[in-house]
Amino acid sequence: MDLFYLKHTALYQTYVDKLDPSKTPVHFSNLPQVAEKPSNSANPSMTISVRVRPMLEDDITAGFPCAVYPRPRKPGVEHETIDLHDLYNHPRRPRPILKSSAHQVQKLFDASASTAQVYDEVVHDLVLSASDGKLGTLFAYGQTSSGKTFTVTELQKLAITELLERHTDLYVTIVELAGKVAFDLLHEREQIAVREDASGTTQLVGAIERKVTNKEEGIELLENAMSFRRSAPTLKNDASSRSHCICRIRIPQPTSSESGHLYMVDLAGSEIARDVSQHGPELMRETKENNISLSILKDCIRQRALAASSKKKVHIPVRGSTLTKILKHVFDLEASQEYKTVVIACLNPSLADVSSSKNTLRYAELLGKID
Ligand SMILES: Nc1ncnc2c1ncn2[C@@H]1O[C@H](COP(=O)(O)OP(=O)(O)OP(=O)(O)O)[C@@H](O)[C@H]1O
Repeated sequence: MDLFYLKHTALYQTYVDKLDPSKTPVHFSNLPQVAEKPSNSANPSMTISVRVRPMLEDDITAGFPCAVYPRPRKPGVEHETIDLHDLYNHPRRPRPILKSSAHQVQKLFDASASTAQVYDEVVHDLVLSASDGKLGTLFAYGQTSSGKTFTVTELQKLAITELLERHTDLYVTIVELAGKVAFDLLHEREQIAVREDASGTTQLVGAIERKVTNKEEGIELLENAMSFRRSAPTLKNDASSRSHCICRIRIPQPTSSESGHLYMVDLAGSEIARDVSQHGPELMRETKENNISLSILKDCIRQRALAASSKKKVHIPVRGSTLTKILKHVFDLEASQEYKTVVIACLNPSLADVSSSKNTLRYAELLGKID
């Protein structure tokens, strides 16, 4: 596929230039039409956002053009639209044709957006609600090398900084899930157990909870944890993290025995077959297990959406993976503690990754249907 894209880059670019929505309304009308959602469709407890990372030097050197085009925002409309352009080798056409799809999301951060902007627009409220004793969860997903770790690492620092302006002490736990096995990143990557207690709450047995009282201490803790996060080289991203990373911040409340909790989850990258085929057996096994847990996470999301829309009792397979056991609260329709969830779908804008980007956006749309 890569060779096909590289061979037809000039043709692709000619097609795409004609569709640029920032140019003229005529061009804009040639893009796929999307139904306008009413402005009250947003679910206050779930924010689905998309962040597109910039094209990197490596993408440009490899010769792939950009496939991801956010449309200019319309005033007064709550959702935003993003176009994906792909090339398709039609059997009855002399030349490849352009295949475009339009996707709607609640919040869209293009390549020029800073992480501080992402924080201000979608994470700040989540942090405040955890600060007030509620349950806040952020998870970032997307294909390998789409910017998940880049985004989450910086958001964790900003969250700790803001929480310490409101609280004298926080309690931090950082664990990594590689396949089915969990490790404590605050204790030299010691293996830990994930178990449910008698009340059905998931416990990270053996994981250390570190007290943090100032910003410097918090940032040092995060950086140390990241240095223990195991990385194995892949074709797509040399510094790729082949694991899920979960940072939990417990925030004691002055007037209640129940603490607020903030979970910030950097999910493992979703691989594509051409990369996996060139991995060693250990990495392939781990990739398979990570992909199974991502798939169960997606099933939980689907079932949760179904439960919300049909109002029927449905089975949500939270016990199917260690990851979903830890994220169980996100899918609990009967939870007593108020919760908010922020999802950041990360996109690599290169044409080489357009089919992964399409999957990422389809899931973002699916998540947006939960109400
Ligand atoms: N918004 C951004 N601005 C500039 N560079 C970015 C941005 N987002 C990501 N990058 C760069 O892109 C590369 C891949 O990012 P990152 O490692 O965060 O991806 P990832 O999705 O976590 O990948 P993996 O799933 O393989 O761990 C890194 O070199 C990172 O510095």
